[in-house]
Order: sequence, then structure tokens, then C-alpha cells
Amino acid sequence: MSNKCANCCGAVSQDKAVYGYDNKILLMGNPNVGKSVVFSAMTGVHVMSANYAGTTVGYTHANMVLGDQTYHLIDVPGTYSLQASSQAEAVAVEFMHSGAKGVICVLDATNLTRNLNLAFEVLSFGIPVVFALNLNDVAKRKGIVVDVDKLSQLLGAPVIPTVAVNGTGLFQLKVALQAQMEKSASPISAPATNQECWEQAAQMVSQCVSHTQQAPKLIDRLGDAMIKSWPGLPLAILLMLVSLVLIVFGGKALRVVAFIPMVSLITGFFSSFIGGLGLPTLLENILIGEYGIFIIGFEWPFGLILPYVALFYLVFTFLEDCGILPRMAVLFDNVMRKMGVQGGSFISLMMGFGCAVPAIIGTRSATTQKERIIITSMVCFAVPCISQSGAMITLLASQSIWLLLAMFALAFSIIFTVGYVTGKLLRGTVDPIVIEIPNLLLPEKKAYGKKFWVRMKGFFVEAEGPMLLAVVMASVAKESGLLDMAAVWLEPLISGWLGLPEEAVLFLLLGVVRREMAVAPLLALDLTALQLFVGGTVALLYLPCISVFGVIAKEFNTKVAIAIGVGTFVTALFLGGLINQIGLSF
Ligand SMILES: Nc1nc2c(ncn2[C@@H]2O[C@H](COP(=O)(O)OP(=O)(O)OP(=O)(O)O)[C@@H](O)[C@H]2O)c(=O)[nH]1
Ligand SMILES: [Mg+2]
Repeated sequence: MSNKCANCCGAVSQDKAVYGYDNKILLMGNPNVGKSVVFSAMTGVHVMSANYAGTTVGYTHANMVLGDQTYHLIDVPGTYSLQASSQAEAVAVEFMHSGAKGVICVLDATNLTRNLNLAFEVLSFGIPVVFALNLNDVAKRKGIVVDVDKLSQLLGAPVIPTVAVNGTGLFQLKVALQAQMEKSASPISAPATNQECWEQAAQMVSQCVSHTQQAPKLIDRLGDAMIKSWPGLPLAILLMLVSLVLIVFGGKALRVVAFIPMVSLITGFFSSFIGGLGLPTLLENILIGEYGIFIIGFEWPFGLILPYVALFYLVFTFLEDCGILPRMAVLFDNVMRKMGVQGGSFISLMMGFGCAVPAIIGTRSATTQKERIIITSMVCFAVPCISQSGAMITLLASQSIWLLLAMFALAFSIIFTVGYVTGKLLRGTVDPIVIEIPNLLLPEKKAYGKKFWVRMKGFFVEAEGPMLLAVVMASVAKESGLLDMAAVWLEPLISGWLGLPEEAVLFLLLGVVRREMAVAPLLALDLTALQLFVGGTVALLYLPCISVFGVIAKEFNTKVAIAIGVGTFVTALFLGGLINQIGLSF
């Protein structure tokens, strides 16, 4: 299987060889119709699914057995047509042209007319196709009745009703695909123009779709209400505030009640165990001293950050799966436009509050390169990932909640400014918002739990290693005297310009590895409110994590990565110092 990305977006394989495999089966379909859920169910390989268009922006492949044959099932990014309008859609088009043994074309039963447009194009390739008429439960909820036999007859291919989230119909889908691949398929010519395509689709739908008379369910009325400024906007703002309160105060409560006592027990055990071994002082200090690996190696990742990460993903996964984020994207389109991007990028920005890596990869669904770079810059400059936010909440709220709110306000004004400035500096255009509003869904319990668990596992795998590396660096730097030397060299910057105590030098050293590590060392210092705010500002803007540089270089090029790196570094030190100088003058 292909590479997995950190927390959110599942696999993002770039292995071009996959296009050449001759036993491919493609999962094609419009965005957000359930292809990734079908893929996970059929292969046992979990990939991220979410209730908005553009979740899958790279592709994943895994083995699927049909009869006595093994095939490569490919989870292709969703596309509305085979004329691609984004980098993600281009992948789908390329796969279709690369040939395949069969295609599972997933259709959204609640949106058949639009879905049939792509179905016609897929049928024109002459590859054996079966159709999964998915989201059948939602269609029923909405009183939509599809005559499956009639649709199958009109399309000239099997149509199997499915509810991918609970596995309904997937076995029958496999059986139908196997049978279809045993026959030879001939291309069916697609309507020549867009107009004809829509007309033919509408005609087909009129022949096989009927509606039962029933009042719309509460969830559907809520879904409709949430895209209108009233009551959608106040509801969206309320939801964001509730989420924030849940993460900030819930995280604090979790730390106090469970995580800090648990970590104290563990560090206490290691202190007495290692302390009793009679090791040389230097080694003992490295292991259990002030910055001891067995002390802060538990305190920072588990006592400080983990509770916030867990709560963030509980909340974010819920918002993502119920279909609220695309509604917010529409409501905030005006604000996003002022930042130089369109509302659709709101989702990538939100993802950045979890982790910058999937947020940057997620920009592949943006329609222009300019928009991709603007969002990437915003995320790198001033969207704190949840690990950094967790550390920041502890650092600032310990002094005053107002300090924390002021930091959030500063972050938003920087995000806004970065968007505006990069928008002006870069050539090119940003397209108007075209976003699909999905059905409001109640997340399926098992899928929700699994996704949350995959994200937490991703956090452990991706973040714990570099965090431990930073902890080891801190410990060795302290005990070898390197930290004191660096404090002397950087004294004019740290104390003179930023007004921080010399020991604060550690936050600049560790911040090179990971973003939250630019905050954690400040917790051990006894800082004034101004110093806390200055330290927080520098940490917020300071370099993105090493893994983020890698992703930017891969998604764009090294020049963009260097420009963002230099930009964030210079702005962090300049703005931090400026705030200090202004603060001192009062
Ligand atoms: N109720 C219900 N929800 C479904 C069904 N199939 C998928 N979903 C949900 O629909 C959303 C979209 O599913 P995905 O598998 O991410 O869709 P996709 O086609 O891969 O989307 P892209 O990657 O954006 O092209 C997710 O929230 C799924 O949990 C279904 O049959 N019934
Ligand atoms: Mg997908």
C-alpha cells in the first residue's frame, strides 16, 4: 500500500508505477459519494473519509480478491467530469485513461442527475462497469425512490443499491463486478456536449426516480437552514465557540484529573528507579534531571499535549463527518474572499488547526496554484497546530484567559494579513466558490471511532518521534553546557530584543524540530505577562515543523519552502521584539 500521511488525509501515494498496473479496478465517482468507505470495506485498508468533497486528493491502492484473482483496487479522487479542474481531479482523469480491468462507479442516490454525467463518460471507455447506488439510507430518509432495475437497464450495466457505511450491498457489488468482468464490454458513446449530457441525465432520472410525499426530517431542515446567513451564521459561530470551550476547558480538566497525576506516577517511578542505579551524575541528569528524558519525555507529550490533541480530533472528526464544514465554507466565503481565497479553502484552514501536513496536501482540491500557496502560507505562518495550541493554552491561560484570547486575535490578524499580502504578491487568479453542500449526516459510531483512533495513532507515530528527539536535544544541550553557550551568544536577541530571560534560548533551538517545542520550554520559566505574550508570539510564528518543510518542497518546490521558512522566521523575531519594545514603553 502507499504512503500514509500524518493525521487526516489517509494515503497520498505518488507512485506513478501504479498507473501502469494491468489488473487495476478503479473506484470512480463524483466527490463525496462514499468511494473511500467502499474502498476500506473491500480491502480492509483504512483510508480517510469525510463528509465534504475533496477528502481524497491523492490515491490509495490495495489488493482485492475476486474469485481466484487478486486485483489492485484504486481509491481515486472524486471528480465531477473527465475534464479536470483541479490537481486532484486530474489524477482521476489520468487513471481512467490509463486503462483498467473494471470500474466500480459510485453514485449518490440523493443526487442522481449530476452523478449520471460522469457515469456516461465512464461508460464511453468500454471498460466493464458496475454502479453502486450509494447513500441509499439517506435517499430513503429524503423520500427518494429509485427504480434500480430500470436504471440498470437504461445504463446498460448492473446497479447495486448500497449503504457503504454499514456494508449493505457491498458483497453483491463484488459479485456483479466479477460477472461483468467476465463479459466483454463495448464503449457506449457519451452525449457530445455538456448540455446534452445534462438533458440525457435528467431524462433518465425522470424515468426511474420518484418521490414519496413526506415532510422533510429535522436533520434535513437543519441542513438547509445552516447554509443561510440566518440562522446559519449565528449557529456556525456558536458551534465554533462551543468547540473551542470544549477543547480549552475540557483539555485543562482532563490534564488535571487524569493526565498529570498519571504522568507524575510514571516520572516518579523512573526518578526513584534510575536515581537508585548509582549512575554517573551526567548520565543521571540526562535521564532524570531538569530536562531529563524520562521526565519531560512524559510530561510534555502526555501531560501537556495529548489531552488537547484527543479532544480536538473528537470534535473535528464529528464536524467533518456530519457535513457542517462545507456549510461553514459557504457562510464564511465573504470573509475568506477578503483574505484573497474562496470559502472552499476554509476546510483546509480548519485542518491546519489539527496539523499543517494534511492541510497543505488538502489544498490539492483548490482550483488554482495561487490559492494553494496562499492557504499554505497562512497555515505555516499563524495557524497553530493542535499540539502547539495545547502548549499555548497552558502557557497563556495559566496567567489569564485574556492573554490567550489576545493571542488568538493576533493569530487571526496575521492569518488575514498573510492571505492579503500573498494574494497581492502572487500572480494568477482565485476562482469563485463552487462547493458541493453534502447531506447532513449523523456520523456512524463505528466509523467515527475508527477514524478517531487512526488519527490518534497517526499522532503517536508522526509526532512522538520528533518530540522525543527534541527532548533528547534539550537534555543533552543542557547537560553538555551547549545551552549556556547559546544563551551567551544569543543574549542580545533573547534578552535585549525579545526581553526574555537567557534560559529561554531553548525555545528557539527546539522550535526548529516541532512547533509545540517552541512553547514547552517557556512553561518552566517564571515569566511576566508581557514576556509570556512575546514568547507566545515568537513561538506561534516561528518555523513550521521539519515535516511541513518536506511537504511544501514536495507539493510545490524548494523555493516556496525556503521563502515560507525565511518569512516565518524573520516575522517571528521581528514582531516578537516589536511587541516587547512597545510593551516596555508603556
Ligand atoms: N449515511 C451514509 N453515509 C455514507 C454512506 N457512504 C458514505 N457515507 C459518508 O459519506 C461521506 C463521504 O464518504 P467518502 O468515502 O469520504 O466519499 P468519497 O467519495 O471518497 O469522497 P472524496 O474523497 O471527496 O471524493 C463520509 O462522511 C461517509 O461516512 C452511506 O451509504 N450512508
Ligand atoms: Mg475519498
